[in-house]
Order: sequence, then C-alpha cells, then structure tokens
Amino acid sequence: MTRKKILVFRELPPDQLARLQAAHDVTVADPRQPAQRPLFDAALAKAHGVIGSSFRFDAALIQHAQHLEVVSSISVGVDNYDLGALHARGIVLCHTPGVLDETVADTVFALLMATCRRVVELSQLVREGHWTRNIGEDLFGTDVHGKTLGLLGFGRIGQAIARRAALGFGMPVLYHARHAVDLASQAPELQGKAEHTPLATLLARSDIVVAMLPLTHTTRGMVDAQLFSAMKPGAFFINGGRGATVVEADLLAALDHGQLCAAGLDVFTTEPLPLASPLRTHPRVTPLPHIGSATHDTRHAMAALATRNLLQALAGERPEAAYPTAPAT
Ligand SMILES: NC(=O)C1=CN([C@@H]2O[C@H](COP(=O)(O)OP(=O)(O)OC[C@H]3O[C@@H](n4cnc5c(N)ncnc54)[C@H](O)[C@@H]3O)[C@@H](O)[C@H]2O)C=CC1
Ligand SMILES: O=C(O)C(=O)CO
Repeated sequence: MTRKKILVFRELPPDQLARLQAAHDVTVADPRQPAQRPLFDAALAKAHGVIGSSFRFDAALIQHAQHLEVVSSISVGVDNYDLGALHARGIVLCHTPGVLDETVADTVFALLMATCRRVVELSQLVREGHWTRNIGEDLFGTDVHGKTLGLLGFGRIGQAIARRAALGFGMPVLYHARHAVDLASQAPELQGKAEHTPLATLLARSDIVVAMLPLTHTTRGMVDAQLFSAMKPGAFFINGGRGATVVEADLLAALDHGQLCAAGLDVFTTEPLPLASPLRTHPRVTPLPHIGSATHDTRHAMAALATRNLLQALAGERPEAAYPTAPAT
C-alpha cells in the first residue's frame, strides 16, 4: 500500500502512534503551541490524513490542506470542524461515538451529585479549617434520589445518564430530543422510566435539568433566559454537552435571581475557561475542566478508534465511525 502523509495534531498514545508510523509517514505538530505552528502549517499543506482533537478546523484551514482526504477526530463531538467545507471537498470525517458513553455519563452524574450535595464547597470548608461546628441547615444539600431528571438530548450519552438516574437513583426521567426513542428496541431497561416530552413540560416538571447536546446551528444558545425562566424555581442545571449551547450571561442571571439553585458545568463557551469568567468563582457553580471522557482507559479507547478510522479511510475502506458531513435533507 502507498505510504501517505499523516499529521497528528494532538498527542497520541505511543502504541497508536506506532501503528500509524508503521503504515504511513507521520508528522506530529500541536498547533496550540506557537513554536510548533509553522511545522503544523507545513505538514497540513501536504497531509492526506489528520488526527487529533480540540482544535478548530475552519474553512480557511481546510482550504490550506489541499491533499486532505480524511479528518479523524479523537472526540465524538464534531463542532470543531467546518462540515460544509469538508463536504464540499469530499473529505471524510470520522469521530469516536460509543466508546466514551459510560465514562462521560459517570462524570456527568458525579457532577450532578457534587452540585446538589455541595460536595466541592463543603470539602473546601474542611480543607480551609472552617469545620468548627456541626454542619447546620445553611450548608445542607438537596436530595438527588427520587427527583425528576430532565435530559436535553437523549442520544448515546443521554441514555447512559438516564440509566444511572432511573435504575440507580429511582429518578423519573423526562427527555427532549429531535426524535422520540423507541425504548422497546433501543433501551428496554428504560421502558416506563423515561418519557419523551415537549420542552415546556420537561422544564416545568424537572428538579434537575441536564444538557447533553451536540453543538450545532440548532442548539447554539438554546439554553437561554427564556428556558431558565421556564424551569422550576430552584432547579439545578448541569451541562455535560457543549458550552455554547448555553447563553452563559443568562445562566449567571438565573443563578443570581434565584431561578436556579446551582449549576454544574463541565463545558464552557471558551475553553480553557478564561480567568475573568464569573463562572469560575461563582459560589453556586461547580466548574470542571472538560473532563467528561478523561480517564486513562477511555481516552485510550478513543485514540484507538480514531486511529482505526484513519487507517481504514486512508486504505479506501469504510471507516468504523464516519460522521456524515452532508447537510440533512
Ligand atoms: N463533556 C465531555 O467531555 C463530552 C461532551 N460530549 C458532547 O456530548 C454530545 C452528545 O454526544 P452523544 O450522546 O454521543 O450524541 P448523540 O448524537 O448520540 O445524541 C445527541 C442528542 O441530542 C439531540 N439533539 C440534537 N439537536 C437537538 C435539538 N436541536 N434539540 C433537541 N435535541 C437535539 C439528539 O436528538 C440526540 O438525542 C457530543 O456531541 C459532544 O458535544 C461528548 C463526549 C464528552
Ligand atoms: O468527545 C468529545 O466530544 C469530548 O468532548 C471529549 O471527550
């Protein structure tokens, strides 16, 4: 097979890098490091395939990549790629669905628990030497078990969160998605436990709202002031999807006006979260540094799937997980 040129734009585990190097000519260059940017630009201009994550491939960059055949993202979300520009050039886009579902659901559930039970704040109190009396009502948290969970997005990860909530914590689950899921065939364990509802019903009935949405032109800014004001007074909000699905100024206002009790956020419009962001220090926000899938096992499984995708696509085979770039009809 002809050796092709591959650009690795984010660190890959050594075993996966070795698989690529065995078959192709590989350049490793991280464009986020200024010193490596010239190497990245030069390698991109010649690359047939690129693999990595957390870097925006806009139309101009794709235009610069004149020989590009395949983009293999080490992520399930594909909002970093200009899908129209990829489609126009016939470039295959691959991603990593499935292998991270359970880990991301664990993280989101941990964030949900930490937010409702004030785990981080109260741990901090101990660390700072303020545990000088029995904890009183002012520091009590809110029960999670038995509460109604509203899921915005009920795809692979949303359903994994629903299983934890419904089967482990006895929580009725309501969900809002583009389509109702046929639970009998796709998630029989959730039959009678999860219900597809109009958005307004979900917001009015949920104690805890979790957003697990992809970032697209239909979800950008979807969680806004109107949506917060339709939630139960004192509801909790958790975002495990993408930061820009939420209007962050509206989220802050909802917290400050007491519409929301607290928020747990793994994702932000700008990442890393700028030091000046009020979300970083807000007393009723639990922020995490986008760690949904960040375990050794899962990050390795993602890198391995992305590597297989890339090798398959460069060999002219159908990749295991291609993402359709054509606009939906
Ligand atoms: N925090 C983290 O580290 C991670 C975040 N993510 C984010 O989670 C997203 C979801 O991942 P999956 O569950 O695998 O995706 P998926 O494609 O299986 O599910 C997406 C869900 O969102 C719904 N949806 C899409 N547009 C909608 C709209 N306009 N209104 C209502 N519902 C809408 C779909 O109907 C579906 O139920 C990813 O695209 C990614 O952005 C994924 C992995 C890790
Ligand atoms: O896979 C994704 O989309 C992430 O956000 C990180 O795992």
